[in-house]
Amino acid sequence: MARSINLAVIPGDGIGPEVVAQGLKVLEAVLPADVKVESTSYDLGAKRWHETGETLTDAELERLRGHDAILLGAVGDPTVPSGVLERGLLLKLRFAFEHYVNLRPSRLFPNTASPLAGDPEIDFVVVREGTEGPYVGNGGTMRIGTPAEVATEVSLNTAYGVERVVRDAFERASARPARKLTLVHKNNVLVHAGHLWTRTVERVGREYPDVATDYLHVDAATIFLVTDPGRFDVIVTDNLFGDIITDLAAAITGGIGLAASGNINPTGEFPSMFEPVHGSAPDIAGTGKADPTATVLSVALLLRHLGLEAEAARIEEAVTADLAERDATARSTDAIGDALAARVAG
Ligand SMILES: NC(=O)c1ccc[n+]([C@@H]2O[C@H](COP(=O)([O-])OP(=O)(O)OC[C@H]3O[C@@H](n4cnc5c(N)ncnc54)[C@H](O)[C@@H]3O)[C@@H](O)[C@H]2O)c1
Ligand SMILES: CC(C)[C@H](C(=O)O)[C@@H](O)C(=O)O
Ligand SMILES: [Mg+2]
Repeated sequence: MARSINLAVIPGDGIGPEVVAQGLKVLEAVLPADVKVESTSYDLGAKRWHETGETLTDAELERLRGHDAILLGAVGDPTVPSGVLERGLLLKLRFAFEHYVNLRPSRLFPNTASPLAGDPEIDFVVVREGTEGPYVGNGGTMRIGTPAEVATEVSLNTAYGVERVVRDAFERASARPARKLTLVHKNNVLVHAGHLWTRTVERVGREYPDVATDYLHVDAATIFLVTDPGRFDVIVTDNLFGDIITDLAAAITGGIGLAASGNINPTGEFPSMFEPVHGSAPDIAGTGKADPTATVLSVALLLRHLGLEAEAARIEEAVTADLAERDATARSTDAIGDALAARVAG
């Protein structure tokens, strides 16, 4: 049946536009003739902020709400005070559209180099809470700039917010062959939030007797991600711990240029948003060195979310094949995009 995807595209800053162009190229190439994509590009990010002082207006948020999904490159620029775009654009979207499942799969593709010794089997998914925790902006500064300055950044954890993401993680774990869920937190120190998370996992877990659960403090989790990554299947964790461990997860599975993510609103009330895990990489912007694979894999997550499973799988197969043939010869952003587009089309 013919259908069309009403896609919002936010290329953003730095390497964002470079990698998004490749993601769109592969998207166009993979779709069958009866599925059309109608893209609307939103010119948001550093340039816009310099010109107007705006990051994301309420009117734009309303327009974005009408799309089936959002593809985002990256935001953040050295000429803009740190946090302005990250909070005013990226987090505003995640919060407004209730992207409470920040889905970050980590797989070591065959023949892809990991800095870990041996040839570890790595195939886990991090379900990172996306709307609460220390990210909510619940803090402030007193006596700013003085020796007596005090700054707070209070983590917010609600029973409602924790339960909905924990339930999603259990659902994902029960659908995977290993059926294992690891809660990562720091409940030996952050006892208030940590115990809410622990009790919630225990309680919801009773409804999933076929899923084995365990618990790791986040510091110990960083050890095992390096020494024994094969022990992980589904990890559920709070917003900040999830941010940190998913950069580490990327590093052990071939690098940040391969790590994809989806900011999912599971109820479907709002559009979900797909983006590489990496940032705007100002150090390599404009050089053609950015690897667009993370964005292309994020397009696969987007297609799967929209029910186009066969097309999502074709992209992942193309990436697997491309990675298997990669050698030390560096290819440009564009060349990798062309190669992946050719594979999915052919
Ligand atoms: N989702 C997002 O939009 C997002 C995510 C992370 C950081 N940021 C922002 O991006 C800016 C830069 O942050 P950072 O330097 O901490 O993180 P970063 O992910 O942009 O870069 C970290 C390192 O990884 C490299 N790298 C990143 N993506 C790559 C790719 N596709 N191919 C090859 N190498 C790649 C960079 O060159 C850099 O050396 C900051 O403003 C930050 O706030 C945005
Ligand atoms: C830029 C920043 C707000 C963001 C986060 O911390 O979630 C980024 O690091 C990420 O991992 O997507
Ligand atoms: Mg991050």
